[in-house]
Amino acid sequence: MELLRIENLTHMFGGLKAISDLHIAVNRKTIYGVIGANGAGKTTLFNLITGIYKPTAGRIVLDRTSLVGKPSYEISRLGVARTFQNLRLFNDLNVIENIHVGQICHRGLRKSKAKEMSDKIEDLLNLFGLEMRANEKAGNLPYGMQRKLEIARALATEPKLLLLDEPAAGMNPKEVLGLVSLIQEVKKQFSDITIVLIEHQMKLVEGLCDYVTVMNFGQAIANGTVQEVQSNPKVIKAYLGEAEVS
Ligand SMILES: Nc1ncnc2c1ncn2[C@@H]1O[C@H](COP(=O)(O)OP(=O)(O)OP(=O)(O)O)[C@@H](O)[C@H]1O
Repeated sequence: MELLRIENLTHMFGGLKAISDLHIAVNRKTIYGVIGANGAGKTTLFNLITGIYKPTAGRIVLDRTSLVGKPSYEISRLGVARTFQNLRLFNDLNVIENIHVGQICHRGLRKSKAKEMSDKIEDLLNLFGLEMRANEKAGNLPYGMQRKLEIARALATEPKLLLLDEPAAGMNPKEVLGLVSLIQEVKKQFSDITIVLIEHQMKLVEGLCDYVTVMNFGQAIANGTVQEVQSNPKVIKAYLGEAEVS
């Protein structure tokens, strides 16, 4: 049932405890939300899962394999893909090339698979509504499309676990609703995928997440469904604000 298990995770930046004794268990094929105020430790958590940082203490286990100490490329090959809060596309490559980089990371350059790979790129272009922009440089796309392209590139690595860091950042309410439908469609088409997302926009969290962890100063202060955590007094005090839940 469980895909990702995080136990006793702690991470220090010098004297600052960015993550403090964190426990999270993410079941397969679910969408799991990580929410919390600025500086709560959410992006640090993604950086620890993806091997950008090595934790000060604790365990991160994907499918019974420990990720701690493994380099990022190996963690990617084990099935973890991510997007970034601040977009990190290859701006001078076009849309197809950006997606192709994701495929190469996963499978390498294989001539025998060229047709299969280009079919998959086409499927991703259609799913993300990028087919008309396929040959455009990523850096020239409108912001919302750049965000979608990052998700498409991550999916091209055929991940078991997709980590989305504030996928709705900078989007207007209509775009957020579009993104909710899109992520639901991703979930339908990639039926084995498990998604963990960091988000500030409660509309997106409410619309998508089966389960959430609320973080505050590096600690998990509540776990549960969105409804459960919204009525948790610690969460109300630390993050949501009383007005939002009344
Ligand atoms: N590379 C770093 N060096 C030193 N301190 C860092 C570093 N990265 C993050 N921090 C600090 O660690 C804490 C957690 O930061 P983090 O970026 O994980 O929070 P966050 O929950 O993702 O916040 P936001 O919602 O603003 O992205 C913050 O106090 C931040 O200033």
